[in-house]
Amino acid sequence: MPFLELDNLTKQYGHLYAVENVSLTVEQGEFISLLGPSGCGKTTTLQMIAGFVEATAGAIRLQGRDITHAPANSRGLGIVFQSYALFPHMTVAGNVSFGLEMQKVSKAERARRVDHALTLVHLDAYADRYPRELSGGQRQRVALARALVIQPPLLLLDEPLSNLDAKLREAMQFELRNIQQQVGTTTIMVTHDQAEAFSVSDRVVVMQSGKVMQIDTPYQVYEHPATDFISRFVGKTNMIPSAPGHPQRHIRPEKLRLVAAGSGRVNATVAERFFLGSQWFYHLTSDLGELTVTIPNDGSAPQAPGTVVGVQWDEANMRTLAEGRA
Ligand SMILES: Nc1ncnc2c1ncn2[C@@H]1O[C@H](COP(=O)(O)OP(=O)(O)OP(=O)(O)O)[C@@H](O)[C@H]1O
Repeated sequence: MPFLELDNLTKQYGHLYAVENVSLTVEQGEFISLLGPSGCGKTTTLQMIAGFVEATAGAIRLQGRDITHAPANSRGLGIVFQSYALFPHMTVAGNVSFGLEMQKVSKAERARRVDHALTLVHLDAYADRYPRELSGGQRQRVALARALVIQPPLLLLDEPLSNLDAKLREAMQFELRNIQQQVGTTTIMVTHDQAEAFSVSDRVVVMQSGKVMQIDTPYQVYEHPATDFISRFVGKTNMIPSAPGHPQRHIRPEKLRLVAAGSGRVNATVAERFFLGSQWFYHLTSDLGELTVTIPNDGSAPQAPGTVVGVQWDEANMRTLAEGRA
């Protein structure tokens, strides 16, 4: 029996299918991300699991129990939403303790569990502060501690890091993954950020227009995207023309190498280059069309615009969109 099962879950608003026949099985302890562009139905799917939005059709089963129409507060889930604000008049400890008070947990047990949850998110020294005295990242960690302290069977995260600046966001991604691995709580996160989904998840559910397009490990989604749309949505790609009647071929920018003109598979001219710190990013023009190439900044001199170079790749890294599908 799967831990969580979405069975043809559907949400209709009038004629619009916000979510259409989404089916997914999640094992206990898994970290799953729902990834897709704005409006693809990620949040609506999560809200149906949380019980804040009523499904039009389909079923949600948690540990074998049908919770499709159960009231949100009876589901006992841990929830961290972007807009799920902390109580401003309560201390950090008070915020984390609140859910336990609602559950009538004894005072001693509450103190122990709050302490444990705050240690988990590295905020044990901040128990007596108020939310206004914390940074954005610290506040998000309080929200996470507040969700985890009730030991929910399922943790739901909706863009939990989107209010944080890029550096903090990256640090929190790793922290989120570490905390989830420590506590082992089955987690579903909504994000439109590919790097975020990849860095924390066991599996990624890619959605488009209310439908599931692919469910796979981050590696498989990146290396073997099921559709043209996914290949472009998760990172950049180069579409390589193929003979008429043959499937579309594509290759990732980091799988291309620049070599001396005449010694690659095709010659190309450097149109533009950008310095990204850890790598160089090139736009080239070639007989195959425009090519995008990323080269690690290993200290060697970059190619200047206007230079004619050769472009090389391993055929094993060339993908067709039908490839990798069972
Ligand atoms: N209450 C509502 N009434 C009518 N349409 C809605 C409602 N909520 C969502 N929708 C529509 O359903 C579709 C899916 O919305 P949803 O919020 O699930 O997308 P999302 O993938 O989470 O997008 P975002 O990343 O922008 O939050 C959108 O077209 C949206 O406009």
